[in-house]
Amino acid sequence: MIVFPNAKINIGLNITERRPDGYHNLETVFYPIKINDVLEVIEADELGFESSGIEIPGDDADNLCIKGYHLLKKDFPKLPPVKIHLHKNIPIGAGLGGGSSDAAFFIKLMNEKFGLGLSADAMMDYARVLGADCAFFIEAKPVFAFDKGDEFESVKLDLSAYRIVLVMPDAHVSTAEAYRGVKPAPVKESLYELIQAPIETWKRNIKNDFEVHIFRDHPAIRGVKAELYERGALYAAMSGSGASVFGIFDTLPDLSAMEAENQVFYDV
Ligand SMILES: C[C@@](CO)(OP(=O)(O)O)[C@H](O)COP(=O)(O)OP(=O)(O)OC[C@H]1O[C@@H](n2ccc(N)nc2=O)[C@H](O)[C@@H]1O
Ligand SMILES: Nc1ncnc2c1ncn2[C@@H]1O[C@H](COP(=O)(O)OP(=O)(O)O)[C@@H](O)[C@H]1O
Repeated sequence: MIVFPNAKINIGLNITERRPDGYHNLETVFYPIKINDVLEVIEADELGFESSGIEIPGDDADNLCIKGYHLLKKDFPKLPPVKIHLHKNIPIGAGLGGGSSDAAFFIKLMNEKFGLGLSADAMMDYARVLGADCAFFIEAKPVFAFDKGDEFESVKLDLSAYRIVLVMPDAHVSTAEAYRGVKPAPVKESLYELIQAPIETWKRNIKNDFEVHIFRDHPAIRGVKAELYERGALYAAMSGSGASVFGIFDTLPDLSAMEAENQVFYDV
């Protein structure tokens, strides 16, 4: 069985407070985009993982798909061993949630392949154990997210009339590094309201709190955002904890000048 885990962007990200458990409460809007990994699972004699495409840092045993397997196995001891092949296209350390998406799609695939009978809500509960943004990928529809980023309210947000471009600079930011540098603050007006206003107002009103310190430490990322606005973006921002930056345009821009130093994905 083969599935195609997709990436996400964050439209706005407000870190509102530090929690007693060391995590942060936040509000953000997750929007699915069309950059996809390829995940194949076949029944096997023993559990195995291999990958191709972009190299994934860390041991195979730490891969979120393997963690997902062990999590399900605890509750479904009869689950047979599987061989997992992951072809990695989604840039890593990019704020695109690629690892979380692989894990969520793995859970959905296992549920279907082995008839586990899990509801979407039950699968989200498993996903939450694996990562704060993992539960989003169970349904992967645009949502307003709050708490740790793992509670959702649906939002009507359809950007299909626009052209979205994603730029990945030659920089990687770890999620933990991003949270360490942030200064939480309560919001004046909720992103839930701001996102429903015309897109022309977003540049003025919608921000990503990580940009403050990540742009200071990585000027190249700041430069990408500035360039996207120069090329006519209606809205541009870093996604999640970075380092990728997306721009939303009326018409597709020519970004060939950026391609020497960045990876550019058109129409995501
Ligand atoms: C920042 C966001 C924004 O969408 O995504 P990315 O940009 O990384 O994709 C998410 O909050 C990332 O979610 P995810 O990548 O699943 O985070 P986890 O693996 O659960 O946590 C990694 C580390 O980030 C910090 N963390 C994460 C989520 C949160 N609400 N508060 C935190 O402080 C913790 O230090 C934690 O140890
Ligand atoms: N399937 C996977 N794909 C990518 N990274 C993974 C995966 N499983 C575990 N990881 C680990 O998660 C880290 C963050 O990966 P990723 O989810 O791509 O970034 P981000 O949090 O910026 O969206 C990587 O450095 C890697 O060590």
